[in-house]
Amino acid sequence: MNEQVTEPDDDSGTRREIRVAVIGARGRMGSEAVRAIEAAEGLSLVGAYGSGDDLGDLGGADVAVELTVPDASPANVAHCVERGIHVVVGTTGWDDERLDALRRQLADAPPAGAGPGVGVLIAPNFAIGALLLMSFAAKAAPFFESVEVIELHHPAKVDAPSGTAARTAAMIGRARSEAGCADVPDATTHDPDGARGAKIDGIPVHAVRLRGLTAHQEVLLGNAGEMLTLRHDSFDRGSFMPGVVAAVRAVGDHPGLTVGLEHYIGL
Ligand SMILES: NC(=O)C1=CN([C@@H]2O[C@H](COP(=O)(O)OP(=O)(O)OC[C@H]3O[C@@H](n4cnc5c(N)ncnc54)[C@H](O)[C@@H]3O)[C@@H](O)[C@H]2O)C=CC1
Ligand SMILES: O=C(O)C1=N[C@H](C(=O)O)C[C@H](O)C1
Repeated sequence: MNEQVTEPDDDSGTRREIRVAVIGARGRMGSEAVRAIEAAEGLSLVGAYGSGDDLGDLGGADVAVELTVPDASPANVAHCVERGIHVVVGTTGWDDERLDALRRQLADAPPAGAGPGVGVLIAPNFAIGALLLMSFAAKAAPFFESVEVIELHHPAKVDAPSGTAARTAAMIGRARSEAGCADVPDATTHDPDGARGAKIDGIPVHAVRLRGLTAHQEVLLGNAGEMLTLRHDSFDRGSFMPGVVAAVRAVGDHPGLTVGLEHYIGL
């Protein structure tokens, strides 16, 4: 996670700092990201933008970190891509339709500086433990009849289910389908209020909002007579920052669209 990727400034091999702008800089994650970037070796904060600010050329940033709200994120990312600025996106709510539109824009995007092309990372979760949980869940899911995802967050969160839960369910669903698993057994025929949760790729996903929580997720896997529980807790937003910094350092080396920080760190 600590590998540093900076671009050579000149033929002497000197490495210049990566100029970084944060969009959503006054939010819970954005303010933490501002501090993490200011403290990170090889990164220099050149812009911090909040709601209503004109992004302009983002202060000449090489990389923008986008941490806003689902409704604002696609336009912010498009603004960066149009200007050849790489983007690390932590904002959730990127469904298939939004991802497809971004892929189309990237295919027509100008090259980023002297690099091979603009890179955009959509990272539903930056915490290493959450990435491992998703990977473990996908690995375990074909071995169990029943699988359900429960995400638990602070009550100020605007989207449900969480981006992490949606991605976890999608990864589980894909692993089960590739393994030829049967549907998750469920005899429910009467559920007028949606008590069985959202179904994402056939996997029930439940969202809890509770004062005192930060960001937590469980994956419950059941067979006759046994249950495996996988759980991850982010107690503090500091847990996301090593991933944010690693992503900023690596995004310029990954042209095009990448979904999931795990693809940058060899998970
Ligand atoms: N990928 C990850 O590991 C994590 C992702 N998140 C996601 O990050 C996003 C932000 O979360 P929080 O910081 O908790 O929310 P927040 O509500 O504290 O912050 C969002 C900020 O974005 C600002 N904003 C809204 N529209 C904007 C626009 N058009 N341009 C610039 N700024 C704008 C708001 O004024 C606010 O300051 C959410 O989508 C959340 O799900 C949160 C934690 C970890
Ligand atoms: O809003 C949050 O807080 C979080 N959002 C992300 C998500 O929706 O998955 C990541 C983490 O769960 C915290």
